[in-house]
Amino acid sequence: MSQHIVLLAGDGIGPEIVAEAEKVLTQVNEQFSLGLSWNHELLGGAAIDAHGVPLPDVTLDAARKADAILLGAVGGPKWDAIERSIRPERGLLKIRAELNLFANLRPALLYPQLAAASSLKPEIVSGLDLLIVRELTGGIYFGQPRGIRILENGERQGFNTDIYSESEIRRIAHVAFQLAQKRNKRVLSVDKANVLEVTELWKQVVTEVSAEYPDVALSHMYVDNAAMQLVRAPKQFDVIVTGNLFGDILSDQAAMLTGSIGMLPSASLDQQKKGMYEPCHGSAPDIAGQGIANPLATILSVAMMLRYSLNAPLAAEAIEAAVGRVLDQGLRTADIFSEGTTRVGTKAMGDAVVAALAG
Ligand SMILES: NC(=O)c1ccc[n+]([C@@H]2O[C@H](COP(=O)([O-])OP(=O)(O)OC[C@H]3O[C@@H](n4cnc5c(N)ncnc54)[C@H](O)[C@@H]3O)[C@@H](O)[C@H]2O)c1
Ligand SMILES: CC(C)[C@H](C(=O)O)[C@@H](O)C(=O)O
Ligand SMILES: [Mg+2]
Repeated sequence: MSQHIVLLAGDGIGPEIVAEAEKVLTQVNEQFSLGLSWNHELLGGAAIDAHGVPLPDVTLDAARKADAILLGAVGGPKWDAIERSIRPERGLLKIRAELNLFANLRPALLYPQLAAASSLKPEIVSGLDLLIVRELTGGIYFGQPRGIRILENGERQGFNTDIYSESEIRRIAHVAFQLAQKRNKRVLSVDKANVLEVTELWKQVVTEVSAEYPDVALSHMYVDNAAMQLVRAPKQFDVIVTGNLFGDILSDQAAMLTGSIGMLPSASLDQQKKGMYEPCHGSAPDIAGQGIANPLATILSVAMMLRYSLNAPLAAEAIEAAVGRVLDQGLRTADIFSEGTTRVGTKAMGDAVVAALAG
């Protein structure tokens, strides 16, 4: 039976980068006779404008029925001023929760051609290939109670709850250990167990789960040290498993080691490996509409989608190789530009990947 994808372009640069990913999807669909079909739905600010809510039922229903979802990015200043409950980002959190997409895989891989674009010296980052496994549907992002309240003295107080149950920690730990078995058999669990009980439990449960994976070496690090080590000696890392908030922060940091946040794809998977795929970056309002955004993280997210949800690993590899060839040709969007390379816009970058696939 043919497989169906829902595309959620979103806001800001979202539509620009998803348009390029769609071209790549069209090319691999034909080239590899994948028989894929897809349609567009609204999420985020675009959905607020059309329906008054960031995640309309029609989008959620379509996403539930689809075999995979490709998302651009959501959010932007236009919607920040309105009531907190309908911020575009809440649509993103809701779709992650509704679809139970608890396992967020964020690979930070340095294409050798981009060593000069990395924030770190080439000798520190060359060969970098790490995978952040971020828990995505729990922790402080979803914990109750939360809110902003008025105290008796009239002062406002903001509060959130960082909370993880054992089963939530267990299932993400299994994902990390199983991915490590296919990689270099090392897992680092990142916590703040010296201060936060919720992460003390995290550390205990990950350690318990590790007993089921005697072939994988487990180590632990506090998040502040991990942030420092990521820029000091990032190649010491292989699979990093951590909670929702720490994973969000560390993955943006890891992105810069690969040259740009515009290079980092992601997969958000449920228990059955159904997934939503998206670049790790946001809607980049500062460059939206200028045709200069880097579409490669979104295009590489298509590759992850083909590999993890659509059972088309050869098409995934072809996309990754095509990205490599385009970088070999010296083509660079502004965010990864360095001396001696050729600066191109979003469309030209997408077209070059399609041409590299076809050629
Ligand atoms: N998954 C998502 O949809 C997602 C992720 C992160 C942020 N957001 C939202 O996006 C909005 C903007 O957030 P922000 O500015 O903190 O983060 P951002 O990731 O949108 O932008 C941070 C910086 O990186 C640059 N950048 C991001 N993607 C790029 C690309 N593909 N090519 C070139 N440069 C790129 C931007 O121009 C900006 O300077 C906010 O509303 C935020 O909540 C959404
Ligand atoms: C937009 C926001 C809700 C989101 C997150 O924090 O998860 C983003 O930063 C991400 O990394 O996907
Ligand atoms: Mg983030």
